[in-house]
Amino acid sequence: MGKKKSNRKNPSKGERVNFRKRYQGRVRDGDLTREFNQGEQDSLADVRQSERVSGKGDLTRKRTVSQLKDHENDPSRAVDLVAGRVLRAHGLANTVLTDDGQRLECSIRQVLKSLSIDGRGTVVAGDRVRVRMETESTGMIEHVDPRRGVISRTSRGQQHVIAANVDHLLIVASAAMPSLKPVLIDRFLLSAEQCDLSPVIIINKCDLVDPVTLQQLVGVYASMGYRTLFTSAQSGVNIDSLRELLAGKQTAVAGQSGVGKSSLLNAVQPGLGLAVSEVSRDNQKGRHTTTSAQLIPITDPRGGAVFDTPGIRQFQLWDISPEEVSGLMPDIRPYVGQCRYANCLHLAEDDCSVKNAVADGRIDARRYDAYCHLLEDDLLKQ
Ligand SMILES: Nc1nc2c(ncn2[C@@H]2O[C@H](COP(=O)(O)OP(=O)(O)OP(=O)(O)O)[C@@H](O)[C@H]2O)c(=O)[nH]1
Ligand SMILES: [Zn+2]
Repeated sequence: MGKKKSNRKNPSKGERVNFRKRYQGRVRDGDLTREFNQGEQDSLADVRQSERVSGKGDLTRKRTVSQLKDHENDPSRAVDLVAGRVLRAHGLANTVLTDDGQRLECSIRQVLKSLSIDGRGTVVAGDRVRVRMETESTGMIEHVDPRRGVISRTSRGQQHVIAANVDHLLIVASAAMPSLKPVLIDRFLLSAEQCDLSPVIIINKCDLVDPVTLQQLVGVYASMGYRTLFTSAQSGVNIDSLRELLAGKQTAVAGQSGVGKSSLLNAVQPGLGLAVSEVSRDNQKGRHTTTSAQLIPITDPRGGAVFDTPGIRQFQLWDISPEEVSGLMPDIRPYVGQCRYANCLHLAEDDCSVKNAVADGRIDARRYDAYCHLLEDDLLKQ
């Protein structure tokens, strides 16, 4: 559409360099990963994260690997460690649910703590760990398994992991009351893409509208490969499908207040959503600063658990640069390499293949509009 005259500033040289560094960092990171064996890699995850920011790579890595080796060779290491997952990580008091269903209050072995340069994120909710039992209800976390599907946020240049081993992100919207806001869905989708999480879009309160009115919107998301599910916590529509989605998975739930996240979780399992909203109320003050999540197990023979933290519910676009956005939108991404200017932001530039694709309908006009608003109203204004 390009209806607006862009008021964007060209990104400064410093911004462009930072952006490039970020991507080079990822490639470099991948190469380094291959130098370590699997056991070392996982514990190094936090270190690598901090390196990216601090640039203190080599020295730290040597020290860390030698610490790890000492740790592996330590004769006092128990052979029979118990496997489990972290429900809540909170400094010295970490709750671990063992695979055979026992809840343990655990401390963290010192060598693991020192792996984390700034003392944070050694263990987070969702981590798979191995624990040395100390009493019937307490233990010591000896080992953290490699993580996949991580939700993290950056503050003051430091990246903090909030939740680990997130299998997918449920983006909950409501068809009405509050009214459907596709722009919010788009933003949550960007967050999911940024964290490399697979999203599922849930449109709840479908009892309040005729679902036919939503077909066009859902079609656009489906064409990008996103799964969408209409639900009603009130009338029970698709609650079985939701139960299937949660079974055996670690799920993060995001969505605007009032769309029915707690009601849906309660419909799947009475009490589940209630626990979620109590946590949310406790943390009202820290809505944007809370970095610790908790994982609430669901009672299903196949296992499964739901993450809760206000930070995930209101999953923000953390630390995203204007240049990054189009690459995170699967419908816009295919066109970005064909613009006349390499640093094209697809707003007011000439010969922009994204705008051409919008003009002839290959990109949905509403999605492009959401892109323009995000850049012009938020990211380029700061
Ligand atoms: N008609 C209808 N109402 C629903 C449905 N699901 C939830 N509601 C109502 O919507 C309101 C908000 O539901 P909640 O489950 O508290 O919403 P939430 O997303 O958890 O909200 P926060 O805790 O503020 O994040 C409640 O009054 C529910 O009864 C639904 O499927 N249909
Ligand atoms: Zn362009």
